[in-house]
Amino acid sequence: MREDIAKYRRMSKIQPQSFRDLETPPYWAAYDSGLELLGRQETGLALPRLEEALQESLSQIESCRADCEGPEEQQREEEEEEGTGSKGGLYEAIAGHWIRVLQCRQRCVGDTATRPGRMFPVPDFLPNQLKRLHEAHAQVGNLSQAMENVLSVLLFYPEDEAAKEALNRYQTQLGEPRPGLGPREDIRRFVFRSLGEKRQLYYAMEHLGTSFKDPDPWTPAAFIPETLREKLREDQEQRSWDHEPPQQKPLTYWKDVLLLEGVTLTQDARQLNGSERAVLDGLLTPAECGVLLQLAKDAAEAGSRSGYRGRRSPHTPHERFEGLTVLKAAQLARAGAVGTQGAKLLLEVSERVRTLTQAYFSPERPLHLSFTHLVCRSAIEGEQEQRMDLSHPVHADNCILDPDTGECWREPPAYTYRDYSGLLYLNDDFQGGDLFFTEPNALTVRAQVRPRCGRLVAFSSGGENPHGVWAVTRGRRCALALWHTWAPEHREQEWTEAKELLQEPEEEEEEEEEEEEEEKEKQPSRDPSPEPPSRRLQRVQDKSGKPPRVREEL
Ligand SMILES: O=C(O)CCC(=O)C(=O)O
Ligand SMILES: [Fe+2]
Repeated sequence: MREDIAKYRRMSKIQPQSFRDLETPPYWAAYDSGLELLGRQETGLALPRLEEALQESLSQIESCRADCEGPEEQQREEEEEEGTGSKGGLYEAIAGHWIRVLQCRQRCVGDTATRPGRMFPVPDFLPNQLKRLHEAHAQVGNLSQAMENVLSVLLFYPEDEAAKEALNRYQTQLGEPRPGLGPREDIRRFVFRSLGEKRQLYYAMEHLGTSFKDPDPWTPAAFIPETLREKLREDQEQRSWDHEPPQQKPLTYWKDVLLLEGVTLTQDARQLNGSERAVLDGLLTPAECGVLLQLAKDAAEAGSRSGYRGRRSPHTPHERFEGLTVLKAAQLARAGAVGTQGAKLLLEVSERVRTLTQAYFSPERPLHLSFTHLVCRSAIEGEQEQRMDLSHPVHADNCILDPDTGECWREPPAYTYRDYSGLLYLNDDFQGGDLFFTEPNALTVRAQVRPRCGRLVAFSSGGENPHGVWAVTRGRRCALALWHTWAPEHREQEWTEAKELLQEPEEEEEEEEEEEEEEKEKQPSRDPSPEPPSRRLQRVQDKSGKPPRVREEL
């Protein structure tokens, strides 16, 4: 059915308005158009649609909950009258009734988050909507609303680092404290009520032996009785090993899973005329692209201050080329030359890409990041006339391509351990620079992809995916290039080092604060002036005992 509809849509004389969707509830329409407008960076227009989607999702949940005492429950009562239900006294019947009502109410979030005709709910439907809302509000300068929404995210995930950082940012931008600002009332009520129900359901599970499958990943561990925690964990592990045979998931499955955080599958291998390749959109919000672009810019400036000028590209004399590794980003952040937020986001995003790439191409076998590189290519002005070459000549990522025979030799100097490649684009405000896939002859173009913020092109790194980049003839094109490997020994060490480096300041600050507290207690008259940042940095380098190591790789 879905395929037929897609076929009709492609027919030349059919207009989009010829389709009238009688099934999709309006909140899905608002949700999709909100996401689409965000993708087109039309944040002002997206906001009312996103707000509508959230409010309508909440009312849908309400009406679903109201039905919980309706026909389903009546049917149960009839069965019991006929003697087909469970036996027991009045109290058991009351408890049974109430537990069934609560179980049904808890299912409403999942039901609401499941598109018509689909099998799986969009995970974390409400928190993700709130996340998009706070970012969008902040982007257009509605700081109070940004605060209310981010505070609402924190009701679901009080320890969410990104939300906590955003909250601090908004608070600083707002200036004086606004005592009246709190989480949204609708969300506060929702979370409070849901937690109350979960508490009762877990109690019944522990003491009355009833079952409850918690639909939410955000339920605090403290709500789950200790005696059940171990069992639930075991059940989960058993489920994935014993009962889920490896199988090819249908496209609709991916549509749902990838909709997590607004990710959509835009083109699959068939649409890209190849075997293992895909284009996914929505991996980054415009705000996140901005942070990573700023990181690339600050790192390049820091480089030029220390004598490193964006060098000529190794692939063409008509472009400049700047590359930043995760470790270099972390070191620059520690030295205060780039923002910590950008360096942390670089790590977080690379992990996001890895998770998706593994889920999509290699669900049965773990993939590891083997190299992560933030790369910008800039056209050199005045050198673009009659330019004939490419920004990146046609190649395959893990073998040496021989266009004459169409063979690809998986041997050094190729990076033979690379199994999957990912290019996550950050911008589109440049000329040229499209990625293209060719036949093994390196000449016949089979598919072409225009970079844009948050778009990931993922593909297997072998000879089945020869690719290149058209000349960048104006502006600066930035992308995060990532390679994944099945071989754990080729896992990117620098990723872990960067992570540690970025974590240390926080831990140190805590330690220092504790030390300071102790000191203060001993000598109350101590000079309160803060310690210069250089000392802190020095200590960390001493601790690791290693000189900073920077790797350059293409
Ligand atoms: O930036 C791109 O789109 C492609 C780059 C590439 O193919 C590579 O670095 O191997
Ligand atoms: Fe490549």
